[in-house]
Amino acid sequence: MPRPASPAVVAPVLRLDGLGWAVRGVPIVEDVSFSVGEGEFIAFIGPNGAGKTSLFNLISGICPATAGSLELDGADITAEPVHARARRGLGRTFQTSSFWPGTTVAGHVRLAAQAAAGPRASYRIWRRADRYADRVAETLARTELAHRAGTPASALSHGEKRKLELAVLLVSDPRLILLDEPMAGVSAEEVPALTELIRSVHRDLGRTVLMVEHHMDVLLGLADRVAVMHHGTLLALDTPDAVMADTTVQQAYLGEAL
Ligand SMILES: Nc1ncnc2c1ncn2[C@@H]1O[C@H](COP(=O)(O)OP(=O)(O)OP(=O)(O)O)[C@@H](O)[C@H]1O
Repeated sequence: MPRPASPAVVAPVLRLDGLGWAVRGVPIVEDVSFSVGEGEFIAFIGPNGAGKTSLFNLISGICPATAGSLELDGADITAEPVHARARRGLGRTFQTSSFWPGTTVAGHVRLAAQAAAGPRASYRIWRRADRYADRVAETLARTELAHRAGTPASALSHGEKRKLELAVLLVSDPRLILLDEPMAGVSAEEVPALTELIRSVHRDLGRTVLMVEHHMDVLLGLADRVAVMHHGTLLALDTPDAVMADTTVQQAYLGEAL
């Protein structure tokens, strides 16, 4: 009897084929190919400057691919701009938080809900503000920010700012989520709660997640597979155990010649 194929092979949500990005002829990301199955969680690791953020920029459309192609749900999105990819359900966070300091937590999430509803909805932005109240409240509850709804973003801790980033992302209901170093700047005490939140987004909401993260203890408990970037290329993509045991990966981290 034939073995059932893995979801990553049968119905990839995302498929990269020889994807690359060069700046003035200098390759930053080179020949990256892999598929992501529905509901999968892949963590990206690699030394500083390995190309992890650049790869996320390519996937989200911030950087134009100079080689290869990219498919989302079977559609070629290689030439699509950021907003078109967002409409298809692709959302991302960034390494550095950026908020309007005086705008409240609920205000940020409501604006994101309105922006996700499209330009016509945004036009009626203030008149229809209450239209998104339920969705905003639900999202704040899920991200454990309900008690901070009226707090200006500038008054949040680093961990709460990371939660707000997730709230802003989740309110637009993305199916494929890219998290770029969600623990960056977060205090050690706040890491476990944030890790649990990311786990619930993946497991309970069933979202497909790609995450750049340096904290090995965080990603090992979350990721189905670990991708290792090195000098702009994909060095390894396998289960966490297999990647940790890979001597090539160990050498890349120790900075030894490959
Ligand atoms: N717009 C750009 N123009 C030229 N070089 C760039 C540009 N963006 C990134 N780079 C270079 O590409 C390389 C990869 O950067 P990238 O930020 O993707 O790495 P990273 O793996 O995310 O690093 P880190 O872990 O430090 O965030 C670096 O050498 C960086 O200086």
